[in-house]
Amino acid sequence: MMQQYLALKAEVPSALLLFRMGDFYELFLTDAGVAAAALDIALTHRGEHLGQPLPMCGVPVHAHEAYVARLVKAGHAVAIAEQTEDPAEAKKRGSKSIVNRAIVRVITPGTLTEERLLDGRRANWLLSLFPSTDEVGLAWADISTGDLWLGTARPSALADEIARIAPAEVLAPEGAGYAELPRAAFDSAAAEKRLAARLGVSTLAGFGQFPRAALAAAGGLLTHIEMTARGQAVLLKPPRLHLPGRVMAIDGATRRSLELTDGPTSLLSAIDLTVTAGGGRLLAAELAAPLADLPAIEDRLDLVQWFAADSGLRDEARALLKGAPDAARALGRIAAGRGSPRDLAALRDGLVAAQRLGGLLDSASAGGAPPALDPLRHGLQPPADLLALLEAALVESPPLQPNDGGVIAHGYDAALDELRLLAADSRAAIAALEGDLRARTGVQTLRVKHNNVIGYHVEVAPKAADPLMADPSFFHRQTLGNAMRFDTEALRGLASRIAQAQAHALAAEAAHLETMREGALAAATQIGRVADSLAALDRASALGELAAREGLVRPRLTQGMDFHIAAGRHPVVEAALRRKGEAFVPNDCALEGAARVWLVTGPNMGGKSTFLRQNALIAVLAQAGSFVPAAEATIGLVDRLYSRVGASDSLAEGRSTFMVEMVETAAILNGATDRSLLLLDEVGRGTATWDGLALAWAILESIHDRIGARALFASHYHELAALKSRLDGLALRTMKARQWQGDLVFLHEVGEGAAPGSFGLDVARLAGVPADVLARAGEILLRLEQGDAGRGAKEALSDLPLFAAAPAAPPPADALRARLADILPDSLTPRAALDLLYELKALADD
Ligand SMILES: Nc1ncnc2c1ncn2[C@@H]1O[C@H](COP(=O)(O)OP(=O)(O)OP(=O)(O)O)[C@@H](O)[C@H]1O
Repeated sequence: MMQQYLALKAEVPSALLLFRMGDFYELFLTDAGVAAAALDIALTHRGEHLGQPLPMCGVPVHAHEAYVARLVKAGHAVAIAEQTEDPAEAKKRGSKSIVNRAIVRVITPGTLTEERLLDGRRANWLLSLFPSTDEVGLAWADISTGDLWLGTARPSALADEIARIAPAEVLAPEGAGYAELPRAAFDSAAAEKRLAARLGVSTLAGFGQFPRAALAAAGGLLTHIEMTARGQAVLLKPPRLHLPGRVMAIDGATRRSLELTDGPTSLLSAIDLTVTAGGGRLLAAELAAPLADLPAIEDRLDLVQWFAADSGLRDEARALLKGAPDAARALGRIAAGRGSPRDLAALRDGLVAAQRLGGLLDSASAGGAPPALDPLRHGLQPPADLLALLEAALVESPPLQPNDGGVIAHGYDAALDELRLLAADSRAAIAALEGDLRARTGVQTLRVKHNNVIGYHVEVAPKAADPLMADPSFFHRQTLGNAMRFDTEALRGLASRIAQAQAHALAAEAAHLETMREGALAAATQIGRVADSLAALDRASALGELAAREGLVRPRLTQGMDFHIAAGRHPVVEAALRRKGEAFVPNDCALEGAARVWLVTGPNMGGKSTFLRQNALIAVLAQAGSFVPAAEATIGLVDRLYSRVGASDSLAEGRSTFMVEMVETAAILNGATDRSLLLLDEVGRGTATWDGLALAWAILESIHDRIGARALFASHYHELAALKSRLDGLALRTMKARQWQGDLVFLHEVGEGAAPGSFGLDVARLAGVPADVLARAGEILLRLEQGDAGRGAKEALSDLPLFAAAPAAPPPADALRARLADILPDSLTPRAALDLLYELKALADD
């Protein structure tokens, strides 16, 4: 048996092999160790392999899906080897022979189609890379919907592309460091032929001019998809060509820093009002890749505006969309041979919704509609024959499994109806027979029953069985403790009529299901177009709804260098404040001419990071084709967005905070162009004061003089304000704060000029740092500031009395101090710190 196992394992070396043995799937050797750890199940040993105890673990067949899901979520590929014959058949070959087994499925993170393993609102990309001489070919597909993209990237931009696509799985030729495939799989000419053959065309030319490297990558992609499908069909739509210059470049660090699409406080979660899974997937993809192509952005904005302006149309459209199931993924499952009758119903309901939406849009566009509506309106046209078939043939809500019938509607197939009638008649005849038999035997408790083991039978209590035993027309079947079972010729006749009718009915239903499945596959392209149009209309109407609800405005996009935001807001922070009953303070931002670069100073907690981020998010929203949270916005297209705001913790990667900061800053200085938008927050904070200041100074100069990009540069180093006199495009701004009754009050308002100081000590006091430490810090600060003027810091501090010499009153025990002692400042987020401040203030006021 181990031989058979090892042979199968050799077919899928990189996957965990689940080997069917009776009621369990077993894993052996290293697979067993990996799975036991990932699933938290017992690792045992059995027998020996090569003189060592054989490690193994297993999962029960009936619960295996959940275990497979966990393994795949943890990033493993899983192969399933089934028994392909009965143990009895194997026995026939000899008592020692082993049951035949074969791998029937390979499940990898990038090739899922199961509903329960997928996030309905996220695409699930499988990405294949092919590095060629000066570019990398990319091909990525979501086989749950059949979407397929091809493109190329410069090697230096590859990491950004991967961050944008956010694939579930990455493939590459041997030696490239990802999940590896043989080089032979990446043959561009063969891949082009394979793709064309799949799509039933003689050449791909009709879909675009695809670079060779991208086609080579597609070769690897197809190989992997075919390997995992094990002979099952897989849905793939015609490839689309991705042109890198068409989208705003955003690197991975910027994505994380801005929280564009991931996590509960992401931009996406704050603005996503889509009502369909497909619309949700589209919006996520569009926010991840804002456009850099003016006409395409205007098209999107036109549609949003059309919906924003007409609440009646919007409400009706959204109500129709809400009833539209996820036709794209239903089609993916149907193509993969795992579709259920419910998936066919999902197609039907999706197509019906599309048809109705089409009607609604037609009447709404009588008063004028943007040209961008035309292709979508056209795309909504359902495949008429298929829709008619599905509407006529399927019951309203079919069961998940076809096994018990009940899928095909009454009135669709007269022969099927007759079979059903026959079965029903026979059931009625059986009920009548029961009455006859009671009358004949005089046993009033006689019942005709049915179970799955012996089928229809007559049942009486043992003490009432005598008349039946005496009657030769009753055949004895079973004696149980509390019942005796019989049957009769008439009952057998009826039972077999029912069984036959049922079997024929099931066969007829199965044939109709197959016809519908074939019809769906034949119309796959059109269904895909309908699903895409529904998603695009969901996205547009959801953004229209958002604009109306949140008071967003249409941004004006230009080919110039403008960046002019009046009364901008941060959508996520604003929503969070609203939940607390607090108001967000809007702020202007105008980066142009003599104020191309803003140096923003101000106290901690003053709102610098929020201000920087909100302007980046406004640019992202605008170029993704959404209205923006501002009173007015004019934005010259941004080609690249860089945001270095807030410490990103890469300690797990073994880099210190400062190292990460410098790596990211280097990426900005090397990659930014004059059309880029840069946000830098507290550059240099992670190192010694003077080093940090020197770096911040030089970086600011470089952005201003060499790159010439629009930039917001937030810093604690108010010394940088001195640069103002030397850099003609630098403007000074500060987050306003006020001393009030000895406390610092943040106004969250951006004003002209530089902060008078960093207020670090005031914030420390707000946080409850003990008075003696604050007094001492004040003393040191004074010396340093005086020292600044003439001597260096060292001299300034050299004659400062030692801390121990300063009188320190023993701290009295109180609730405030007790609470303070509990705080671990390093583990606090800025939000938590602010909440804590309120708590501490409340304690102090008690
Ligand atoms: N415009 C605003 N209107 C209202 N509240 C705001 C505004 N901006 C920021 N805040 C509030 O102030 C808090 C701190 O903001 P933020 O993190 O931007 O400050 P910061 O100056 O960057 O602080 P640090 O320098 O410590 O990182 C936010 O969590 C938010 O609650």
